[in-house]
Amino acid sequence: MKNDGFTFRKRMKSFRYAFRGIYLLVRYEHNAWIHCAITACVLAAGFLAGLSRTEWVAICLCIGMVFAAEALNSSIEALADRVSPAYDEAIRRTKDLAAGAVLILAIASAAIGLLIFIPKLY
Ligand SMILES: Nc1ncnc2c1ncn2[C@@H]1O[C@H](COP(=O)(O)OP(=O)(O)OP(=O)(O)O)[C@@H](O)[C@H]1O
Repeated sequence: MKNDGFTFRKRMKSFRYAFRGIYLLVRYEHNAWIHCAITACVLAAGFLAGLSRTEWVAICLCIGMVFAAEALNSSIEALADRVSPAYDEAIRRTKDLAAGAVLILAIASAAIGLLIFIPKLY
């Protein structure tokens, strides 16, 4: 896109587009529904367990990173479907790598969640 100067109005518009991206993610992406359900459970458990400020920072980072990765994965999938609806080995690799990125963050987040919550059970 051409760079034709900074205006507050244009910045507001790009915020609107970004919020639309979040809406699309939460409205249409089934994996994001699972993330939402897990997020709700983690937030409820966090309030019940009385997490410390640092623990909340870790939880917020995990939630944010997983949602952001899912949004990027969904955008890559959408672009890939547009570029090549037919079977294509490069598309397969691209989609699998993007999905792998989400999984890596989900596993790391689950590990962090366990490290935070398991000691609270005792
Ligand atoms: N055009 C294609 N060419 C080759 N392989 C593909 C293609 N489209 C999808 N795949 C393979 O199928 C898998 C699932 O792709 P799909 O687009 O259905 O994502 P998905 O599993 O539905 O993801 P999500 O659940 O996030 O929507 C990909 O990870 C890839 O391995």
